Amino acid sequence: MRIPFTKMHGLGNDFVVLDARIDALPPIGPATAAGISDRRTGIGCDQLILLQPSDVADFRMRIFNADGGEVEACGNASRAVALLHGSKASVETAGGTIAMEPMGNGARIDMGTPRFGWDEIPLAYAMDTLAMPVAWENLENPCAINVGNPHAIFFVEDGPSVPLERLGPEIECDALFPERINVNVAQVTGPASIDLRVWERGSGLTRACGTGACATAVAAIRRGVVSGRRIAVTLPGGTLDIEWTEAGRIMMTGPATTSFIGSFEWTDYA
Ligand SMILES: N[C@@H](CCC[C@H](N)C(=O)O)C(=O)O
Repeated sequence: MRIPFTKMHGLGNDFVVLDARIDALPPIGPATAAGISDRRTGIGCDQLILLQPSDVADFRMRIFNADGGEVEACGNASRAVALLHGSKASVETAGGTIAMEPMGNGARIDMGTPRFGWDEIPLAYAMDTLAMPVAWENLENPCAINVGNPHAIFFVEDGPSVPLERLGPEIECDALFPERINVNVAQVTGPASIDLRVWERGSGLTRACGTGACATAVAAIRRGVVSGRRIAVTLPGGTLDIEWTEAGRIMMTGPATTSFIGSFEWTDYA
């Protein structure tokens, strides 16, 4: 059985998008998602995106990390899917319903409202999530925020010097985070600008993480380390415009790109 796919990316965070909104696909579980995502034996991507019909929104977007785990949110894929869909849409995700609007060479996404409760991140036990009393070597006092998916944000003086390849997986899998965590290392570079590197839960170092940019902008505003509510967040793959509105919603604007389209032979990856 041949399956069509679209290969897309948002600032170099890349996706295989499978569209099952009209024609259903065989069930996709962790082994299939990991198999398709494998860069040597599959198509290769940071996240596999599956579009399906929805009862509560225009359509449903399911997100699988490269390790095969299904997760709640993906900011960069949201812009890519907005581009693919081509018009405004409400989209059901496991992290909540989001609103997409294609714009220029990308999209503007209403990512919803952030959550700050320790049990909403979730953490293993109660603590202040604005400046957590924990440290991993020189990475200390992160902010924890759930923007559909869980993020820890460390503000540092010198982002590039942080050994994120080594500390990222350690923090991601720490027992403090029962659902694991995305690890963000942020350096404030101006009153409304931040440089960001992200170790993504289930995918590792990526060129960009849209939800990481949203969580980091909100953390910076709450900590008072930036002025105003609109922040330019620059990741290795480029810059996103993040606004945390007075009404409490996170608006993300940035580019998305179709790399190529193709088809592959469905395999039993189990
Ligand atoms: N690349 C994404 C985030 C994908 C999910 C994340 N790795 C998780 O496990 O929560 C983005 O652009 O937000």
